[in-house]
Amino acid sequence: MNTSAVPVPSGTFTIGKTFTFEAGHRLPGLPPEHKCSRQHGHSYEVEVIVTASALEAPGFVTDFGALAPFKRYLDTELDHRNLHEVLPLEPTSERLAQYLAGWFIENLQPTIPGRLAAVRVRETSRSWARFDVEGQ
Ligand SMILES: Nc1nc2c(c(=O)[nH]1)N=C([C@H](O)[C@H](O)COP(=O)(O)OP(=O)(O)OP(=O)(O)O)CN2
Ligand SMILES: [Zn+2]
Repeated sequence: MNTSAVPVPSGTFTIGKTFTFEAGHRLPGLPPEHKCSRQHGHSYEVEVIVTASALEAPGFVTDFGALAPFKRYLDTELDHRNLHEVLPLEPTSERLAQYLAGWFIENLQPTIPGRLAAVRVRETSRSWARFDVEGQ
């Protein structure tokens, strides 16, 4: 087989990297009988998804290592915290995903190639929420 004859399709490249932090929260907007209205904790997983239509040398959307400032932010500001003491929102997975997308766009995106497409927040092994960024 002549591998040089394989076509190069046009399209979009996507990468993802998953980060973790531990934190406590409650959802005071829920009725008091709902278990999640009580203070409890999660081992959160946060996946950032970055896209580009062209690659930077040597063939990256962006170096996975260039995402380290996001890990630093999670480690220093959210890890082993009560989210109500550090975030200006009711910390559902959905709102957390949107907030973290905002942090990424404001603080990290200007320094890297590629654009943030989405942030996914996982609270448990069976539950997650994703925020898809518009207009990137
Ligand atoms: N759409 C959302 N629903 C719920 C959220 C949320 O952020 N977005 N959050 C919670 C609670 O924080 C809860 O801790 C996690 O919910 P749940 O999946 O119900 O947790 P369990 O693992 O205990 O669920 P099982 O019943 O054992 O599957 C609630 N809802
Ligand atoms: Zn919870």
